[in-house]
Amino acid sequence: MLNVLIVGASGYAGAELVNYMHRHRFANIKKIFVSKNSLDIGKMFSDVHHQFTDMIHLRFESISDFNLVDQDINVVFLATDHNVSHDMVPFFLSSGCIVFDLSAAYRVRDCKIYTDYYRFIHKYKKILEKSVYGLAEWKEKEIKKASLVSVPGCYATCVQLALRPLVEEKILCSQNIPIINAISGVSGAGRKSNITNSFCQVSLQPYNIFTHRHTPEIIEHLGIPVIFIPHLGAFYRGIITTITCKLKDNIQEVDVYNIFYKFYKNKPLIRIYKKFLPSIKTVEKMPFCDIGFTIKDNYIVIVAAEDNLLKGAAAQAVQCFNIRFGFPETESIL
Ligand SMILES: NC(=O)C1=CN([C@@H]2O[C@H](COP(=O)(O)OP(=O)(O)OC[C@H]3O[C@@H](n4cnc5c(N)ncnc54)[C@H](OP(=O)(O)O)[C@@H]3O)[C@@H](O)[C@H]2O)C=CC1
Ligand SMILES: CC(=O)N[C@@H](CCC(=O)OP(=O)(O)O)C(=O)O
Repeated sequence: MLNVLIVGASGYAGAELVNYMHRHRFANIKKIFVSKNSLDIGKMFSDVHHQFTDMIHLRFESISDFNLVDQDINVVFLATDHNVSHDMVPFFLSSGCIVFDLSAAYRVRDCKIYTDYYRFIHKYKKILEKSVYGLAEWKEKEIKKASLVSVPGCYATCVQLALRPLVEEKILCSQNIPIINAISGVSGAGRKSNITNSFCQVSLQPYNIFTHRHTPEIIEHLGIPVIFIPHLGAFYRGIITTITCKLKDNIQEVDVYNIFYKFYKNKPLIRIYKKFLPSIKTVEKMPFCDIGFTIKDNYIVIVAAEDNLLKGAAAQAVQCFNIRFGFPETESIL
């Protein structure tokens, strides 16, 4: 049995993590934390997340009151903003914990991305170099040995799972950059509201074209240029992406299907659609990334969908935890 802490448990991603880890057969949640100024200190988990009433009996504590000494903690999940994770990761690593960070703080190697896109100077380059990018289906070997797993961003997960098989098999025409349109529900912005993601303000609008921080994350890890166009939609959870690419000559539908099958046939959280195309409805509150595609005249449009809080965050974090410790990959997830 592994003893686990979850920091940021009152947030949207943190709540999903608590749910998974609470029902995990080989994990024991020792504490759930919020910040020292949080209004939720002392409240029951289910007082904040009512859907867990009579299911989960844990109380929020302030992270600043915590003393790690003699607590026998094996694992820490950080479901906190990247600034918070940036500062906390070194402490937990030096205390011997295995850390799963859901933020972007240790996702990319190129420090310039942090100054240009996140507006902070990364102070821990050595840790950054050792951090393992937890795109679970593709990084199993590295995750098994990791001290720090940096769980990919929600959009970045969906996009890479859809494109990576085609990149690996070199069937994309290198002259044409993939164009990615993605729509996220409002929960992608977290529980703390502000005017731009307040539900009544959101209709369906693109934002951060060319400048979204998942653009460099995708490019660094996928290894090809992309144009990424995120949109905010007036729904609670889920991401759907449509990705338009040009294929090399003479690639048929069956070839693409076989490529997806080759990479994902033993991957329980990826579902490849043959007859239909994925939608938000097929993945909402489910831990899957669903992928479908259609081809005409050498152009392919890949459609991929996931729940941003699950495969895009908590489910992938727990999947990485399972891989890291040799538990069944979908323990507590499926
Ligand atoms: N939402 C999503 O779809 C996804 C989110 N992520 C990433 O996961 C992380 C969490 O996101 P999300 O759940 O949306 O965010 P939320 O804003 O919903 O939750 C953030 C959590 O962190 C807590 N927190 C804030 N500051 C501190 C601190 N100094 N110490 C301890 N706890 C703190 C908050 O509680 P309080 O403020 O009350 O202290 C809250 O529990 C982010 O890095 C995000 O980028 C990744 C993929 C998808
Ligand atoms: C709808 C919405 O606002 N989505 C967030 C991305 C989701 C996320 O949490 O990404 P990180 O894990 O990389 O922070 C955004 O566009 O910034």
